[in-house]
Amino acid sequence: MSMIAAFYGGKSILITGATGFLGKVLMEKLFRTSPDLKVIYILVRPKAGQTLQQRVFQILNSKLFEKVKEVCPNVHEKIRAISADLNQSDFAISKEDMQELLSYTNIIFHCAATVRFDDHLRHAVQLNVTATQQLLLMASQMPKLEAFIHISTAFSNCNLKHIDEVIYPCPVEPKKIIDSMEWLDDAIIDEITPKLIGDRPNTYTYTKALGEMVVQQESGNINIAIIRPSIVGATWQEPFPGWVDNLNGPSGLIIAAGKGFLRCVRATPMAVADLIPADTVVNLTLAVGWYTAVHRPKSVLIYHCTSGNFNPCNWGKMALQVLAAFEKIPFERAFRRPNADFTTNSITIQYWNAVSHRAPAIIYDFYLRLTGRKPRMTKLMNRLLRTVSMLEYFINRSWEWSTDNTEMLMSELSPEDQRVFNFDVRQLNWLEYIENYVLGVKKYLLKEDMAGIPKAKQHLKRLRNIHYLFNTALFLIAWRLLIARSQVARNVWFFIVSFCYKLLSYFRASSTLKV
Ligand SMILES: CCCCCCCCCCCCCCCCCC(=O)SCCNC(=O)CCNC(=O)[C@H](O)C(C)(C)COP(=O)(O)OP(=O)(O)OC[C@H]1O[C@@H](n2cnc3c(N)ncnc32)[C@H](O)[C@@H]1OP(=O)(O)O
Ligand SMILES: NC(=O)C1=CN([C@@H]2O[C@H](COP(=O)(O)OP(=O)(O)OC[C@H]3O[C@@H](n4cnc5c(N)ncnc54)[C@H](OP(=O)(O)O)[C@@H]3O)[C@@H](O)[C@H]2O)C=CC1
Repeated sequence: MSMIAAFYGGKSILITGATGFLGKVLMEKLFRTSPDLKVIYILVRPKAGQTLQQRVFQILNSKLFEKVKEVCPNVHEKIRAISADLNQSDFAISKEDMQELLSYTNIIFHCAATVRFDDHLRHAVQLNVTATQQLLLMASQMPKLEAFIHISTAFSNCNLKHIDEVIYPCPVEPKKIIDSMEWLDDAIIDEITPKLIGDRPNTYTYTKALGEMVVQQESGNINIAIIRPSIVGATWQEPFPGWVDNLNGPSGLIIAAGKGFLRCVRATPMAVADLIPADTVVNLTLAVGWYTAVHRPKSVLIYHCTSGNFNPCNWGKMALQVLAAFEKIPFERAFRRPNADFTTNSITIQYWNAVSHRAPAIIYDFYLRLTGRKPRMTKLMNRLLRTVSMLEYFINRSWEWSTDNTEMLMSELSPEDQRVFNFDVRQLNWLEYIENYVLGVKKYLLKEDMAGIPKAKQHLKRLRNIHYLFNTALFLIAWRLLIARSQVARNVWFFIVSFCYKLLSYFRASSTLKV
């Protein structure tokens, strides 16, 4: 019997960010392994014309929750969606709902965040810092609370090379930042943002670091732990391999490369690609929830959820594996044949951006205009290149994360828990994982039918022939221009032609002699 699964039985659990990528996988696993849990409260905001109920209905009826419905048929009754906006004071939760949350919550998993790298500092602070502070305040009023698990990121201190499982203070206190965001206007915030974030690359990593400081400062008597995942990717094993539902991290780039839009990236092939599957993060999170509630560590423990130190794979190798997967599982209607050149040279990348990205987009838009359609490729390409430039920081560096707490926790688990809540990435086979990832992107993100694979392969063959034809034509035109202008080129051309002619005459003569 799994001790962790039994622990969550009968519990009232509060999850923020349950509609997000990680939140959904977390909820699914909880229902599947502890179907006798009492209730999961989720803080949800109405969005995109959907009511709360419609959002929950959509999640529960997705492929991700198919197995849950078998083990927990009354899952609909066990989810309690509470209307909340983490940007508002008291999260805009009604009095009755707040009372219920305060009275019954046993465990909190705080996953909600803005994960946009370039979010305005005011918004990023509101969600990643102030909301965390407010949630802690709520938690301090919950008499039945046993553990508060905060999801941060392994990159909150990405300005350091070696990162320990400790909280590193930022120069300006989070309270001061929160206060100043209330009265500073946008223009001044824009001006001070680069100074505040310092040598971090974006507002996301900076505000996640501030969020950790808030957790430490406001922990009071609450049992708190922080999880720091690296780059969260598709699921490895559970509930099935390759599940993914948003473009963040590598998923968007896999699409861009598979569709032939992105063919070259400024990346360091030897840098460690610290990907971590979503289900691994969730397993560790649930194990940490159990450990924190049962063992009540005296201080806030931080757990790194990373792969680099256990089972490293570098970006060069990963790109090759992604390309190999495209051979087997091509995406439909590719713009060009997939390719993945990694370079660190600025001139090379500018050249490839011009030749391999912008020029084909301009040519295609010209074709669209000629055929009376609206041009769109150049705009799309510009947005893609902007996105890639934001991710570059993370694909050109390697970090070392110490993992003492994560390893300690692994050794504390019973063999059954190690199996059910497996977060040992040493067992991960990257080749298999990447192939399932690409398959998952095709199925769940692009919603492409597997029956279309032969047609997609044929399309890629056609693109390859066009590519060869185009290159040959280009070469011939360039050569023709060269021999028209240079005596040396003309001499070389004369030499080649006469050599070929002599060779041909020789073979013709020797074949006539044989007869
Ligand atoms: C060549 C071989 C490839 C092999 C694989 C290599 C993989 C390398 C991957 C490196 C990933 C490194 C990530 C590091 C993450 C740190 C971990 C965390 O804690 S943080 C957690 C992780 N957080 C993140 O990853 C957040 C990253 N994303 C952002 O911050 C923002 O999306 C933005 C600032 C980049 C663009 O904002 P903005 O222009 O205002 O507009 P929108 O937001 O509306 O999107 C614009 C368009 O871009 C689309 N798209 C979106 N994302 C991606 C993507 N990743 N990619 C591609 N495309 C993407 C989007 O669909 C849209 O398309 P369309 O509608 O025009 O057709
Ligand atoms: N994905 C990754 O690569 C990594 C993620 N992390 C961390 O993991 C956690 C989860 O990330 P992930 O699932 O990928 O992110 P998502 O963007 O998929 O999910 C974010 C969640 O936060 C919710 N949220 C955002 N703003 C509000 C708001 N104002 N009120 C209520 N809810 C809100 C979203 O709700 P809605 O659906 O309404 O938008 C969504 O449920 C985050 O803390 C992130 O920092 C850490 C490392 C890597």
